[in-house]
Amino acid sequence: MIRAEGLRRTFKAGKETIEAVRDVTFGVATGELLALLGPNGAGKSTTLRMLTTLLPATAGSVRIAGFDAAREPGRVRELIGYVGQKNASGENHRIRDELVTQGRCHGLSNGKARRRADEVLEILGIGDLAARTPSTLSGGQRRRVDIALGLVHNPRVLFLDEPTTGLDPHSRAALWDRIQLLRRDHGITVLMTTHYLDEADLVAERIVIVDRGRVIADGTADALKAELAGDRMHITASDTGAARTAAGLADRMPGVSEVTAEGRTVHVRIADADAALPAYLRLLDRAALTVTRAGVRRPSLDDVFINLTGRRLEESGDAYATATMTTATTTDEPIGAPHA
Ligand SMILES: Nc1ncnc2c1ncn2[C@@H]1O[C@H](COP(=O)(O)OP(=O)(O)OP(=O)(O)O)[C@@H](O)[C@H]1O
Repeated sequence: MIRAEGLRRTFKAGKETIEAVRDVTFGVATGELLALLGPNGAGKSTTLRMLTTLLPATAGSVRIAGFDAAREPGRVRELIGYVGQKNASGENHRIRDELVTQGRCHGLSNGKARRRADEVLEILGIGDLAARTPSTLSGGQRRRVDIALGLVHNPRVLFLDEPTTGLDPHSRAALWDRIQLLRRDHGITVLMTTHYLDEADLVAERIVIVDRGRVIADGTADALKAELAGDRMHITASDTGAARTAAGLADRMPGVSEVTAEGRTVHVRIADADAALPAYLRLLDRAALTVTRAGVRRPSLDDVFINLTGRRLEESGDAYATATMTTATTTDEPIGAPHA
């Protein structure tokens, strides 16, 4: 449904040339939910803006349902909905009026625009907010209104730029329930950017990790974690000497890719740690080593990112969470808004 091929985008800032997106290639299948994950400044929003025809690419191509975004932007815009980082609705317009106006801008008759407004209010579970103005809504309610605005023209693909940034966990979960319903009942394809690792892990069928303008990983959360991070087991020995001996024994176990000893604790990266830990403990017991603690840790997407880049993704994400709530962007309207 979505195909980005060798996408590049540079910006001029004074004498400096900023390579925001250097080489981005990926596809999204019909009905799939893909998360574009990456730290602050990785090029996620710039990629999204190129995919949604809001920004021309310096090089490369975008196809949506077979239509080329550069040659047929009008056709692409008919097929997609875009929800930017900032709230899209006017502060003092009633929600339903705003949706009807949006429908009229898409060429719907008055009656059809009203019916469609009621439909999207129902889809997003915000029918009771129809007569309210955005200025009276909570953050989570406003995000649902934004998504409703992006759905008025019945798009087949929905692009969501940081849809849950700034929302509390309850509002995030409620919003995701709605998006999943939308996918189940309407078969819509969703591409979202996020810096919430847990969210990408939980809701996305596939994750594309971008860093410094390049795709550095592409796969399901499980596959990325298994291939690029691996399980970990750890034991705490009675003293540092015993820990060193335990580390030496771990090194010889099959499936081990990394062993580190820190004081009395030994960390072992190993395939299928659940099965490996009992075998390791038997080995330590035979060597008459006393173990005071033992455990297994599943890798996180952060482990994947650290393995790929040597940096933590979550730290930059936290800093970014504050930034996005206070920074205005220029492309916040759903595609198809009168001035989009
Ligand atoms: N209009 C612009 N002019 C100059 N530089 C830009 C412009 N837009 C983006 N950039 C730069 O391009 C790089 C990628 O920015 P982009 O907004 O795509 O990153 P991002 O991954 O979406 O980051 P964030 O998570 O902070 O939104 C950054 O270095 C940014 O400063």
